[in-house]
Amino acid sequence: MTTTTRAARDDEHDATGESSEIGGSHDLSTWATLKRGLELSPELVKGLWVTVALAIFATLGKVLIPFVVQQATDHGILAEGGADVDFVLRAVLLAAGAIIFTGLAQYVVNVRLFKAAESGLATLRLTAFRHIHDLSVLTQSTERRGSLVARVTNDVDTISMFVQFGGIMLLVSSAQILVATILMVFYSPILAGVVYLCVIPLVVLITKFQPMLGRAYGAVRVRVGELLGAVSESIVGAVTIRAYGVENRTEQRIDGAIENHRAAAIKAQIRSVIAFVSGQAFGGITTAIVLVVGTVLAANDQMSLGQLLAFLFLVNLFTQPVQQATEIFNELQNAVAGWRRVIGVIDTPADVSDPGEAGVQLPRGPITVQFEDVAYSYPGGDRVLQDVTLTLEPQTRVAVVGETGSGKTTLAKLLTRLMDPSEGRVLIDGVDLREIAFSSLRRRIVMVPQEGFLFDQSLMENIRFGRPEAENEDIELAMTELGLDPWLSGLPMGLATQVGQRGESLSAGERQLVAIARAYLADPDLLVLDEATSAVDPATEVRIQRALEGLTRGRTSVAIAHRLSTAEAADVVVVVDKGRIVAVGPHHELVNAGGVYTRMHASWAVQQQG
Ligand SMILES: Nc1ncnc2c1ncn2[C@@H]1O[C@H](COP(=O)(O)OP(=O)(O)OP(=O)(O)O)[C@@H](O)[C@H]1O
Repeated sequence: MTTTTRAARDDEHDATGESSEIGGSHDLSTWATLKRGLELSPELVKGLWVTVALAIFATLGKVLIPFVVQQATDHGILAEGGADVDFVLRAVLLAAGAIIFTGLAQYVVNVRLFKAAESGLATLRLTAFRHIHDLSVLTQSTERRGSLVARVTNDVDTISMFVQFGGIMLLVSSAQILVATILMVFYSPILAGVVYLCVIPLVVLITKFQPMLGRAYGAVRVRVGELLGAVSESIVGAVTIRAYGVENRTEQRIDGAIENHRAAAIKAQIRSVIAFVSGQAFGGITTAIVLVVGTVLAANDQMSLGQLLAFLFLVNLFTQPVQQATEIFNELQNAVAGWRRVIGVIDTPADVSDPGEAGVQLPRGPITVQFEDVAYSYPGGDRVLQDVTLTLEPQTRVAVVGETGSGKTTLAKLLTRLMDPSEGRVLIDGVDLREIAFSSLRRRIVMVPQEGFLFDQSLMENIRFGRPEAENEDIELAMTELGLDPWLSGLPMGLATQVGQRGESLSAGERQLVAIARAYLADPDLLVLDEATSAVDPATEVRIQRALEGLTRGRTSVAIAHRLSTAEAADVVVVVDKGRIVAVGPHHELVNAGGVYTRMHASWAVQQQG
């Protein structure tokens, strides 16, 4: 592989520009990383010895050429009593046959390595991907999500590159060096010694050069990250940039990033070329020295002409892989870095773990919710919830209200077990959430987020996410029960309408309707609703309210209410203030009690009038 392709791949690898690490695995040594990496992908080493044996056999084909040259020269061309053409022909035919066999072996080696690499890395991707789903939303939050995606894609790709190409080169090169050495020693131990003496300066050079090259490519990756950051920000923020007329500033930033990337890439390429040229020069110098020493040996009858010719071929076979060592080490370095990042994900303990088979399976039916002395603090942060003790009776409609940042969403995340409390317990029907099997928990509790995620499929398929085994008729019935038929008939293709990426071809209100329908189809016993804040047109608003009526009827529901009209309609209002529950009761009791709720409601009422 050329240095250019490697550089291009390096760029691609860091296309995410991510630098943060999850877990502590970035401290792992190279050996520990390789060991853990191979443990996680056992397919990589399964049957490796067969591949190694085949690689050695395949290399014999290459070594055969110098051997045949020597035999043909010494016993054919220079045969006593004149050139023996028959002998040369036989030797060549034999060699051709052997080369076909060894070529086949080479093919098998490549196929075996590709298969092992792909299976091993598929296992690694799966393990990492599954584990990401076990990590709580907290670990996956905000900027880390992008880097998590990179770890199951780009980082695994760097490993794949090494295992497939670097791995093959490493195997073939080692076998080539080994077999060439044996034959060189067989022909002339003195010349073999000369070749090994010549290797020493190159090895020293490679060891010195390698870290420099690594740093240079590292710098390119940083620049690529900056460049992508600048470009993506300018695209995502295009509207704001245009609105404030700051195109110039954005362009300057991108121009600067492109220039920095260009300079870093050229620097790295020049270092690569120096490494490559040094390797070539080493090959040439070694051949020259061998030629001089060999001629002296041949003149003293310590070597035949055929042996000297064969030796020159062998020197080439020997120096070629040594020259490639820099490249192989680069591949290895990249792969180890990739492995480290993937292992970082896999070895991050899941903070919300599924009790699995041993977990409690709760029977269906109305749900009672209890919070017992619950406190919560985000890692490294202060308490955002404390002393939360609360009982919610079955089939009540609860509205949680509070100022922004008071802890409402945190409360909802604890109730749906997206996170576990730092202190205290959350119970449903008297059972600690931590003891309930995920399968049972997810059937009984459903959260309707502010912006439910929509997949690039039809409306029907998006709603089916609520209950994957649901028939089309169930979905149609659900829509009718929620009063959504008039809306559907207004859409170009009804339930078959495609929603576009992330539901971009639907309005914000329509996306909420899909989220509601999805939850209705799931038919949970406890609903946790994060009320959307986005304003929608009055007709859609009425539709949403009606659908929500249908969704919450007969279930226990907890809504994080941003509109106090929701609180007015609820059976119970829970008022959260600075992480504590300060009032619980129906709207009519709280609204005149003179507390936080009274103030909130008064200012909301003024806003409504305005
Ligand atoms: N992932 C997080 N990491 C650290 N702190 C967080 C995180 N999420 C929320 N917080 C903090 O926890 C506190 C409570 O946040 P929460 O989102 O529960 O409030 P909220 O009442 O739902 O607010 P809003 O009405 O604005 O959605 C806030 O001070 C917030 O800054």
